[in-house]
Amino acid sequence: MSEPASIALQKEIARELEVAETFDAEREIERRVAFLAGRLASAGLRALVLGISGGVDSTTAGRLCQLAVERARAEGHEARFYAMRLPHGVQADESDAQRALSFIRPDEVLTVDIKPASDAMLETLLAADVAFRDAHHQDFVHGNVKARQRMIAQYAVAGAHGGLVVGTDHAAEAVSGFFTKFGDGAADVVPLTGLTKRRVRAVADALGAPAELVRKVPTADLETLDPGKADEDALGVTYDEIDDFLEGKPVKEQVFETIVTRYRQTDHKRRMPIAP
Ligand SMILES: Nc1ncnc2c1ncn2[C@@H]1O[C@H](COP(=O)(O)OP(=O)(O)OC[C@H]2O[C@@H]([n+]3cccc(C(=O)O)c3)[C@H](O)[C@@H]2O)[C@@H](O)[C@H]1O
Ligand SMILES: Nc1ncnc2c1ncn2[C@@H]1O[C@H](COP(=O)(O)OP(=O)(O)OP(=O)(O)O)[C@@H](O)[C@H]1O
Ligand SMILES: [Mg+2]
Repeated sequence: MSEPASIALQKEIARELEVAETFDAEREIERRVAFLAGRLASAGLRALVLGISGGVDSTTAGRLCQLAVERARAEGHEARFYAMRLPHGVQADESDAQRALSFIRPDEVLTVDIKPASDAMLETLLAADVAFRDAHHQDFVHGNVKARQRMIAQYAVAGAHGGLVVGTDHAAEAVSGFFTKFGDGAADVVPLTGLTKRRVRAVADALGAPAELVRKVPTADLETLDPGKADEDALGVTYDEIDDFLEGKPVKEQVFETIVTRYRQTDHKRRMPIAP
């Protein structure tokens, strides 16, 4: 008997996003550290650059980066990891970001407040009479400005030190398009590619990350009017449901429809700009 069309589509999307059928955290750590160290060597560059928010994705990717530059140095290459704190003013969960840095033990920590630049851009847009539907729409678009300001800061540091910008995109974010196009979606290397959210947590756990960070509720934390808003509230599905979908497990019809709709609507975010 042929498999239902819904299962076939689940499998096709999982394949497209490079979700493996089997998972072993230690093997993934080795493969991804080797990837980062190898890319530095082949690009002839000498730094990795990544923003550390205090969330599990950047905690995991950050530790992989530090292990990678240590490996590159052991292999005779000049390599340093620049971990960046990129708060918008004072960050409510700053203590989590500091806990992440203590765990990662990066070579360098650089702090750049993105508030002056992000807020100046909003003020300048308003002065140019750019109109938003309402205060929430304005706040949402300002949130994407913040994500892009972080991208600008990271590329400036990469330019200064001959570095690669690291992104934290993984399969659960990729399938839902839950990132800012050319903001946190912009990077040179994406070491978490193909991992579901629970697999990112498993890698973090295997790396020895603090349990509070491994279990922390994911938040983009971009909206001033809704600080610390849980990703799952914005997405309308839980990460467990997204992960089940990607790992080929049965999901409720409403979950299937929500994910497939999001996947199709955000196709443009996973490709190069559209050309004639
Ligand atoms: N069909 C199409 N073909 C080509 N381009 C298309 C397009 N539709 C929209 N676009 C372009 O894309 C733009 C919309 O994309 P974008 O600017 O990204 O904006 P959008 O997708 O509306 O918002 C980003 C979402 O990602 C979330 N996010 C952002 C950053 C980090 C995280 C996190 O998890 O940490 C989450 C954020 O909370 C928000 O829900 C449009 O303004 C337009 O320029
Ligand atoms: N306040 C911040 N300081 C530094 N980097 C940030 C900050 N906010 C976001 N970033 C960068 O943007 C990326 C995308 O944010 P995202 O929220 O998806 O990841 P996270 O915070 O690491 O984990 P989680 O998704 O579980 O909250 C982060 O991984 C990090 O590199
Ligand atoms: Mg976050």
